[in-house]
Amino acid sequence: MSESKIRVIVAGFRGSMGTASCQTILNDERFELTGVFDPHAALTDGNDTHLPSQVVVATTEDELPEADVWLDFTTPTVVEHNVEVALRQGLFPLVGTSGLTTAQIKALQALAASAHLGGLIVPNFGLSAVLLTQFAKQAARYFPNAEIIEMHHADKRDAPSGTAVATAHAIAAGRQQQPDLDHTESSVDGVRGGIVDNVPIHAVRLPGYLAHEQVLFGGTGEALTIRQDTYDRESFMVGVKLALSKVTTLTELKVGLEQVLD
Ligand SMILES: NC(=O)C1=CN([C@@H]2O[C@H](COP(=O)(O)OP(=O)(O)OC[C@H]3O[C@@H](n4cnc5c(N)ncnc54)[C@H](OP(=O)(O)O)[C@@H]3O)[C@@H](O)[C@H]2O)C=CC1
Ligand SMILES: O=C(O)C1=N[C@H](C(=O)O)C[C@H](O)C1
Repeated sequence: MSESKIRVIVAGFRGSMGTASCQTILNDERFELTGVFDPHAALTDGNDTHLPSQVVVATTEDELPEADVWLDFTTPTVVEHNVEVALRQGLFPLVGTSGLTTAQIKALQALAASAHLGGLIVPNFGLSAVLLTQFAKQAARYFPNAEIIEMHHADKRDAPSGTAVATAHAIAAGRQQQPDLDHTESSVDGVRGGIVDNVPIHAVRLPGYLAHEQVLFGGTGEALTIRQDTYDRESFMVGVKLALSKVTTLTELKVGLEQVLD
């Protein structure tokens, strides 16, 4: 690994998060953007990336430059393969992309262990979402009946959000007893949401929204609502910088920004 700057490759560099991440890395002297990766970039006229000329634009594995960290902001369908590529190249994966299943994460953790590499999968780089998930786990101990409403911009390609799935896992981990059975007879498909770990998740996609999550807990004669709102992608960049600075110190592939928070 480089003694000085942490060298980074950004996968998905032309997307919303990839673009913001490249700028963040270029503006921080602790990091060096050695390359960017997108197999579809070759199909675009002129490779108009607005990146400095020394940054390698790779469209195949063979073109990847040397680096320490693979930062992935791509899509749920390609992320598993990308992380395998990163590990084969000896890079520490830092994964922001949503959609990895529990089975996929376990398989990648085994691959990382055999490659003697650590890494981090981060469902949400925003502090408000990390705290919401922790608070939800605490609340579930006393309020096992919970539902999640996640609200995102209309361009989001996947549902439910990775954050909502992580929150459902946290609620399940915090519960001391199972929630009441749902006896509703639905007359419209999907009206009670999608169920993850016995937590209904309702996904809203609307223009004007960015990323928001609300967890509703119901008890005997009382209710608790926890909500977080992301208004600007800059909030994610705080967590991206923190994770980039720490990921090469990890000895296992872990999940959650809290793994590197003080
Ligand atoms: N952890 C967090 O805090 C956050 C996570 N996210 C997650 O990050 C992911 C990306 O979000 P966002 O930037 O908004 O999405 P975008 O759709 O804007 O960007 C995704 C990019 O990935 C590219 N891509 C597709 N296939 C590959 C591949 N095989 N290798 C490299 N690049 C590829 C796409 O290119 P093309 O169009 O050519 O296919 C596109 O440019 C999503 O899963 C989202 O949920 C988003 C925000 C915060
Ligand atoms: O696509 C997004 O925008 C976001 N995706 C992540 C998710 O799926 O949870 C994180 C955040 O919600 C923004």
